[in-house]
Amino acid sequence: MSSKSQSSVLHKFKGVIFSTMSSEELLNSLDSFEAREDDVFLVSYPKSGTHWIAKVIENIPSARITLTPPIELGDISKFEELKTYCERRVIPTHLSYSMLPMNIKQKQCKIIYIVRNPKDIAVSFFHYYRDNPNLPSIETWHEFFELFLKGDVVYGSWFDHVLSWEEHKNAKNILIISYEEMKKDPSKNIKKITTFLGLNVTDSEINQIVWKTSFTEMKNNTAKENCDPNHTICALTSNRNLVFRKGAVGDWINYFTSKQKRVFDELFTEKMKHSELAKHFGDYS
Ligand SMILES: Nc1ncnc2c1ncn2[C@@H]1O[C@H](COP(=O)(O)OS(=O)(=O)O)[C@@H](OP(=O)(O)O)[C@H]1O
Repeated sequence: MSSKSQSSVLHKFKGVIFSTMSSEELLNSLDSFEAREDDVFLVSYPKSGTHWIAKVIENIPSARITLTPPIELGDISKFEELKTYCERRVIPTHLSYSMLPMNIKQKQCKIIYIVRNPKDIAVSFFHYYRDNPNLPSIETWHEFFELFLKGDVVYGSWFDHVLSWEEHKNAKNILIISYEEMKKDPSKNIKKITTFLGLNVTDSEINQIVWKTSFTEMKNNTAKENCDPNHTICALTSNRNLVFRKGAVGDWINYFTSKQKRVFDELFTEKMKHSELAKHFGDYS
């Protein structure tokens, strides 16, 4: 790690690393957030496909929703800002279950939890770290791999995050969407999302959504939509160019050495042995 030190851009809250873009005061006040019953929370570990699913929801013609910035991004004025949204709010967050504001759980708001193969997440996160001025400098994949393995990255360990949601996966107000299943059959998964949100959608509307939210289309439109720092769903940058990289399943194979694969698989087997969420990554290895 070089020029930008960990401590200049990161801090720890309840043992988990956060960017200084999430103020300690805001994190300390999460439980004072007032949810609305019709709020929808889009929850994920970073790099799991949040922008993709957000775009799907935005494109549902009958949705009448507003996508807000992440709940944990910014300072204490955040909750006042979130009150100004009149339409149904879709609120992204990378918080683990235990950190999610109490009121969201009490009101049983709808939650979409997005999962993705952690090896692909690690590679995506590496590029994001490397190019993001708001995160510590990372020189090499090997350096990042070690940090990811230990959970010494923003939002902490991928394992802890996914396992924190594991025991709530069958709750009626929680829908699990997987990046790999979206890739394989976007129409089917978009239908799952609309049904879960109680929204009607025709087959031709679904086809339109599939097209508008394809990786190529989203990447091409990035320049137009980019860089309104007041309206970003990225908790770690307002530069959307950093988000749309490759949009593929299995890119990890180009980065993991055979030793890294073995080490990661051993940890995965140990940590995820009782996890049913893991089955959503398809052919994990
Ligand atoms: N439409 C579409 N189709 C397929 N893949 C897509 C799409 N949109 C975003 N992506 C890929 O999702 C990765 C970014 O995840 P997030 O949006 O969760 O990132 S962030 O944590 O909110 O910054 C990142 O993955 P990688 O390409 O592997 O880096 C994006 O490219």
